[in-house]
Amino acid sequence: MIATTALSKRYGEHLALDEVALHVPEGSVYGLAGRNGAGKTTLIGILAGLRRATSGTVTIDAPPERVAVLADAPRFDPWLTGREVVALAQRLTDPEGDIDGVLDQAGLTDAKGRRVGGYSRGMLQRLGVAAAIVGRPRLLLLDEPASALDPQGRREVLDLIARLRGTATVLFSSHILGDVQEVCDTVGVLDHGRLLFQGPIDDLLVGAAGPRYVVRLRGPVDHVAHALRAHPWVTHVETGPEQLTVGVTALEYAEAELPRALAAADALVVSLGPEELTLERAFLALTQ
Ligand SMILES: Nc1ncnc2c1ncn2[C@@H]1O[C@H](COP(=O)(O)OP(=O)(O)OP(=O)(O)O)[C@@H](O)[C@H]1O
Repeated sequence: MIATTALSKRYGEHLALDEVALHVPEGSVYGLAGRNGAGKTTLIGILAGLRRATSGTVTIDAPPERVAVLADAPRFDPWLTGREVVALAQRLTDPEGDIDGVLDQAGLTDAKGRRVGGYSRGMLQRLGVAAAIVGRPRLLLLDEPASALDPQGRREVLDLIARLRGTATVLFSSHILGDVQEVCDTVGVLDHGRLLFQGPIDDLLVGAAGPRYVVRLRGPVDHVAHALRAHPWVTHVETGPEQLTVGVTALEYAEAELPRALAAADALVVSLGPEELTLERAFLALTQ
């Protein structure tokens, strides 16, 4: 749906995007993850036609009128009702668009007759999504749609994005990696303007981070950590209070060898299991 080649953007001396080759598959929910200042807003701005690239190309497999964009903090005239906001967007994009249907999808049926000046930030964000999807876009670009919201508001917006799967290709940016992990099937990791990883989220979780086991112990852990480090299949050991995190070259090794190695080190094992793979850890492994 989106392909860029060697896309770069300079602000004076500052290189905000460095030869980015983005590939967003048709029908995907693509999460653009990156710290503040990584270049996410710049990239979305260029894709949306709101900013000009310094060099490189952008190909979008949808006509401009079928591409919808939502800024991170959408603003609406406060005296309009939610329904009027969406009706205006519908009139400008697609007269066939289902105003009440998208308001319902956004969970705003009860509030649609109220003036938006009284809406919470989460409701405004959902109203922004409703106004963006009423024109039945094929591509939806969302810049940090949930990052500024409280947990309840974030939950509502993430659920709404998840429900869009199958109706449009969605690209959304976030510095909250848990949100990306939860909603996206494909991820791009942007760091200092460079796309460090892009592909299925599972590939990133397993590939970048490597398998690790968490061992909870009773009593001192240092001598156990020391003994484990001597094994060739152990890549690293982190120690915590009554806990070890053991990096291994392959899970098969951990399953076959770790219990034996712990017993040999006279460890008092409370529990043992694979560490939950989080995008947060994969991201840190990739960007450190
Ligand atoms: N108009 C501009 N003029 C000069 N520098 C800019 C401009 N816009 C962005 N930058 C710089 O380019 C870099 C990328 O900014 P951008 O806003 O794209 O990042 P971001 O990942 O969206 O960050 P955030 O999460 O904070 O919004 C930053 O270092 C920023 O300071």
